[in-house]
Amino acid sequence: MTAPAIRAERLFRFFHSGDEEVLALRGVSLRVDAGERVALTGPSGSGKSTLLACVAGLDEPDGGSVWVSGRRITRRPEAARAKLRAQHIGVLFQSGNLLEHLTVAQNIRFARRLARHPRGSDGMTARLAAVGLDGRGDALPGELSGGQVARAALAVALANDPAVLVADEPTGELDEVTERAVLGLLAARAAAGTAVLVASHSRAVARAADRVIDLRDGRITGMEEV
Ligand SMILES: Nc1ncnc2c1ncn2[C@@H]1O[C@H](COP(=O)(O)OP(=O)(O)OP(=O)(O)O)[C@@H](O)[C@H]1O
Repeated sequence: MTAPAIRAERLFRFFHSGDEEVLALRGVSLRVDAGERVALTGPSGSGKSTLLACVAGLDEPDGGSVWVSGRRITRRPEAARAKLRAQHIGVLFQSGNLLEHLTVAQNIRFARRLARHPRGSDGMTARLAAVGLDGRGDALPGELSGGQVARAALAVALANDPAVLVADEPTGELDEVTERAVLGLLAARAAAGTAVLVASHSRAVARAADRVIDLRDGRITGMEEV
């Protein structure tokens, strides 16, 4: 049996602010298979971003483990997590993943280099076309519209041809048309075998998913096939 693309077992994450302890994740387990699109829903503060950060190895849970493509990413030094992330995970967070002083094409190449993909044929034309940015490879992020920035960020997240794509509100600031375009890109990527885990408040994102996982107060309260 092949390992699930994402496997998280009993994740716990606590934060302290002053005397208060916030239980952001309270024993969350999930699996996402290759080619599956899973939407992570739940009210603000329910733990969605914390869960995605633990899955992507950007944060260390206080308890539990995460495996990506069968490789454990938790309880490893930051450098080892970064290496696993660069090679196997596409990350699309609200803070953005574009370096402002690099063009769109340079941003994509930089992400590929971090993943140690061989130089040379990087399929740049196809990569830009896939996100509807044909001919905009030489543009700096500051020269793009909001919707184009979102699609460029997605192209960067996919630059390493990841087994797993983790996205936090990827359509948060987009109009409906651009949101549909981004969801179409995620669907195409899933059809090519990538496991897609997306946290979102958008109904359109949940509707487009194969499965919805609902978080409340750091616990999974519901899972449904769409
Ligand atoms: N670095 C941190 N320090 C302290 N508390 C934190 C930290 N990160 C998250 N939290 C707390 O953990 C809980 C879960 O936050 P998280 O950002 O994961 O929720 P979310 O579901 O993604 O919310 P939103 O939908 O608003 O993005 C919240 O109570 C939040 O305040």
